[in-house]
Amino acid sequence: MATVCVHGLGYVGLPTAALLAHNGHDVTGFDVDEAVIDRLSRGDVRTGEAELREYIAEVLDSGALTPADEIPAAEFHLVCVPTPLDAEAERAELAYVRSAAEGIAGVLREGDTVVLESTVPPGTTEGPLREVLETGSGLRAGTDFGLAYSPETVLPGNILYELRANDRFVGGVGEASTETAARLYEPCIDGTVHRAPDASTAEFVKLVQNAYRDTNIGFANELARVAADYDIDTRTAIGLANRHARVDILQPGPGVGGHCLPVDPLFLAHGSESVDLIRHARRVNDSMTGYVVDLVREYFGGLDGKRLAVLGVAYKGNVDDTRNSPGLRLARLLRAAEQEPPAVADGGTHGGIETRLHDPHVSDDDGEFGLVPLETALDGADAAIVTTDHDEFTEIDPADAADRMRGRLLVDTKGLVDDGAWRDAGFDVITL
Ligand SMILES: NC(=O)C1=CN([C@@H]2O[C@H](COP(=O)(O)OP(=O)(O)OC[C@H]3O[C@@H](n4cnc5c(N)ncnc54)[C@H](O)[C@@H]3O)[C@@H](O)[C@H]2O)C=CC1
Ligand SMILES: CC(=O)N[C@@H]1[C@@H](OP(=O)(O)OP(=O)(O)OC[C@H]2O[C@@H](n3ccc(=O)[nH]c3=O)[C@H](O)[C@@H]2O)O[C@H](C(=O)O)[C@@H](O)[C@@H]1O
Repeated sequence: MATVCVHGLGYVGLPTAALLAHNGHDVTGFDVDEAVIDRLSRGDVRTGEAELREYIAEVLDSGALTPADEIPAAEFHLVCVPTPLDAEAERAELAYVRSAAEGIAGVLREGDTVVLESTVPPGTTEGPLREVLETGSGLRAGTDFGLAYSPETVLPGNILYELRANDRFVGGVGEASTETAARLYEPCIDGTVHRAPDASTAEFVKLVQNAYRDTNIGFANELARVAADYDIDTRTAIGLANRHARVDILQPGPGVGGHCLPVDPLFLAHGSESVDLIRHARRVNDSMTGYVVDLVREYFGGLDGKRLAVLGVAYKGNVDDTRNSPGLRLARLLRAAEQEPPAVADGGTHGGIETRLHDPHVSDDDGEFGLVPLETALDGADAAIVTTDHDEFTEIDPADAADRMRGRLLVDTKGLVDDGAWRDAGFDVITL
């Protein structure tokens, strides 16, 4: 049993703290956000994943995981703080990592180990993290204290399962750092803990995994546009192509959301000017919302006066996370189109576009997104656009939708619904 302090209790840190606490460690969860500590101290756990909520609540109840607003001394410090993209500079924002390191340096002792789990550009552990820790503590990484990188690879929506089942990899400053960190995780997970040659390789591999997925989706999105030009159903074509043993293409959609795939691939460009295909795939993925708007505009011969139901503002199916949501981006684009000047030259009228947003997984208590119930979204709509693959959307009754809507267009950007049933109810269906 070891003493562990987890820094940052968000999507990654809190489940990780719970995992270690369930495995007999004495875990403190530290977060700079007092509201997070207050909530957890009251046993109030907020995640859309019910099993995970219970898993975390158990160790909070038993006292194996203690939320704290001060950093304690601990044998292990795990850093799970945000690493957002500075979009303008296309660089990782490492201020949170630096500030966590400053806090740790104040309590770091000989023999302790620091593990960075946040997604970062290659060289961060060996560079800025090491420097802040060494300067603040007067100790040396790899000799006086252990320092390693071990990324988290859980898939939101299935966090509890993946936390325990996934393989991990660890790369440290020196072999002893790698081994000490690997041995912390090894008994806690069913997956294998792989040793990377060093921290920078481990950081690189994490980015490669997400860049691979994003680029593969970019390929699928480009195929969707090409297939449409040939009047071919993309998903049928991809399904057939994937029957080949060495082909594995992902699915097209309205763009790539979340705070990982749209962000992490660009971290590869932090210290390299050779990033090209990866950057291009990003652009292809980002262009998909505009492409969907164009499809709707073409269908109606213009958007003036149209009432559009956008179904799904979570970034992907069955989660409540709206970060970089394609559905919200689409709604923003449609609202921007609303500001277009009226088409006076061709005698057209400009009645404005009305967008109504619905999402059964996202709570909107403060009205941030202006979400409405499904029925309100569909009532009088000219088109419904499915932007998220929530299970609930497969259960919409096309006959009921037809009764409510004044138009008959369904755009299914996720290939989710039974298009035959919608066609039978009189709809034109456009699927990406
Ligand atoms: N969300 C996900 O599914 C995955 C995220 N990651 C990576 O893990 C890292 C953390 O991401 P999330 O958990 O999603 O972020 P999050 O935003 O959900 O949580 C981060 C927490 O860190 C806290 N924090 C900020 N500065 C701090 C400091 N100096 N000391 C202590 N706490 C501090 C914040 O208040 C917040 O509660 C990021 O690098 C992300 O890219 C990696 C794999 C999966
Ligand atoms: C390589 C990999 O699978 N990375 C995972 C990813 O989690 P994330 O939820 O962002 O990935 P995702 O399920 O692919 O979703 C991202 C976006 O991509 C879209 N998407 C996904 C699959 C697909 O065939 N087509 C598609 O358009 C989704 O709708 C969503 O908008 O990024 C996470 C992270 O790094 O934070 C990582 O831990 C997860 O394991």
